[in-house]
Amino acid sequence: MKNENVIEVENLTKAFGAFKAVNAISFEVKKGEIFGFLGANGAGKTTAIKMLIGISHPTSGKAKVVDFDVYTQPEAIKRNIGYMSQRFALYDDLTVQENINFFGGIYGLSRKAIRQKSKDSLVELGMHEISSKLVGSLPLGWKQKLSFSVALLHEPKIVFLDEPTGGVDPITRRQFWEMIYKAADQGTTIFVTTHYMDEAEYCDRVSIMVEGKIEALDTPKNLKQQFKVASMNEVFLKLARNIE
Ligand SMILES: Nc1ncnc2c1ncn2[C@@H]1O[C@H](COP(=O)(O)OP(=O)(O)OP(=O)(O)O)[C@@H](O)[C@H]1O
Repeated sequence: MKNENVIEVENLTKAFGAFKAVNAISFEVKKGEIFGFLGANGAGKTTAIKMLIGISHPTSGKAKVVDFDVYTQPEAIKRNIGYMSQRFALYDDLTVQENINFFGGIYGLSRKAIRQKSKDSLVELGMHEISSKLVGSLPLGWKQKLSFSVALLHEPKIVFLDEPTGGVDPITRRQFWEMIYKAADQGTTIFVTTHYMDEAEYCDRVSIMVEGKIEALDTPKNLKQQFKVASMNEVFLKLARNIE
C-alpha cells in the first residue's frame, strides 16, 4: 500500500439479495489518522465495518486493511486490529483486572506483557484502586474507557470504534476522545463511527454515508466550506435532506 495507507477500499459492495447495503464505496485511511465514518441509521456503516474487520465477505470490490486482503487474509486482519462497539463492554461479572487478564490472554499476550500492560492502563485510566471491583458496578463511561484500553492491549495498528460513546455523559466523552488522540499520536489509526456531531469535528477526516454510498469525504473544515455552513451538524443535515 502507498503513502502509509492502512486501509484501501475500492468499490466495496455488500448486497443482501437485490438490496445494496454498501454500494461501491471507495476511500483510503492513513496511518495515525482519526477517520470519522458517519451516516444516519441504516446507512450501511456497520455492514462496511464488518467487511473491513474480516467477518463479512464482500459481494464485490476490493479492500485491504493493514496490508491484508479482506477476501483471502481475514484472520491476519483480526490479529492486527482492535474492535470496540457500544454494545460490547466487557464482562460485567468479572473484575476490572480479570477482564484485562482475560482479554490479554485471548489476544495471545504473555503473562508478563499482560502484567505490564494492565499496570500502565490502570494508571492511565485512574482505575488502579478499583481494579478488584466488578465491571458491572462501574458507570457506563468508565466501562467504555476500560473497553477501549482493552481493545488496544495487543497494540493493534487500527482500532475500529463503532459508536463507542453512545449514551456516555459529555465529560466522559471528552476524556474518551483524549484517549483517542493519545493512541493516534502513538501511530494507531482510529476508525470511528458516531452520532455526535461535535465528535465529527474532532476527526482528521470524515466520510458521510447516505443509503450505502459515501456522499462526502474530507476534513471537517473543508466539508463546512464545501457546504457553506458553520458546523458538521449542518453538513450532515444538508446531505440527509438532499435525499428526501
Ligand atoms: N444481514 C442482513 N440482511 C439483510 N439486510 C441487512 C443485513 N444487515 C444489515 N442489513 C440492512 O442493511 C442496511 C444497513 O445496515 P447497517 O447496520 O450497516 O447500518 P448502519 O449505518 O450501521 O446503521 P446504525 O447506525 O443503525 O447501526 C439496513 O437497511 C439494514 O436493515
